[in-house]
Amino acid sequence: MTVLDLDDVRVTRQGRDLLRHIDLRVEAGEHWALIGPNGAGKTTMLTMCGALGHPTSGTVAVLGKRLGRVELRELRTHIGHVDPRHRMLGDNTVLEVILTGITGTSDPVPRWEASTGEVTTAHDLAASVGLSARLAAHWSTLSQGERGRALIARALISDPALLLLDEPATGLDVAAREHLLETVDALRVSHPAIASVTVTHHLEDLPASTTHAMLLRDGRIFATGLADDVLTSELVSGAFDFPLHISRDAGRWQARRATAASR
Ligand SMILES: Nc1ncnc2c1ncn2[C@@H]1O[C@H](COP(=O)(O)OP(=O)(O)OP(=O)(O)O)[C@@H](O)[C@H]1O
Repeated sequence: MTVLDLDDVRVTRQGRDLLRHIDLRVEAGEHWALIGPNGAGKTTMLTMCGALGHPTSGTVAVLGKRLGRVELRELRTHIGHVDPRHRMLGDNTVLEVILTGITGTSDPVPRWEASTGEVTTAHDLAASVGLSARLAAHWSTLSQGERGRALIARALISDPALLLLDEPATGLDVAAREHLLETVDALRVSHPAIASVTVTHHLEDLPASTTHAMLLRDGRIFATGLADDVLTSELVSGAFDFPLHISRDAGRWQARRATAASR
């Protein structure tokens, strides 16, 4: 099943093309990485994938439903968006934050109460991301890594077909990053049909379960396809306009400056 279908998408803001000629087809069970230098258009593209905005031209379809022909709010109920810049008004608990994934709001909705089944699901998801012991903890007391994992549980509670992760490892120490990536990798087993798109600047932050990759440069596709075909030294160096040596070990990628010996 096609989860995401972008066809010749162009996004223009203030007379400037932020994205041009973007085609992307994401099937169920695929895990895409969206990589490119600062300002390449990654967040703008994730905005389209998340049904948070319309393209200037071209078409975006999520689960076969085209943006512009279906209500964005309805479309968003099928999308789990993990954004480290997630803001909320109150100092909510982990359980409350996870449950806001059902209402699609930043904070608990007054007078809305989760059903017993929904609370059980929230507990199960908290356990799956290693947060069982922190369900009553308030957001302000959580570490950056715990917040990232709480947001993944929040995104999963609506049983989305598509998970969008915007630089999920930003600000995490190495142990927290590894824990987070293990959580994302575990989704392959617990949610085999889910598709994901992860935006990152750092190849080291990609989960081993990444199947496909797109390199963006100056708002255009520089390369796209199977991760092993795209995340090569030649193509990544071209996208970043910098000589890089890319290696993959035990499923994980590493990038470092290319030297005469590594070329
Ligand atoms: N609303 C807007 N109006 C005008 N320009 C914008 C707008 N939003 C983003 N831009 C510009 O579009 C370009 C792409 O931005 P975008 O945030 O998508 O890039 P990015 O690849 O996510 O960058 P980064 O890695 O720095 O987060 C940038 O040059 C940015 O300044």
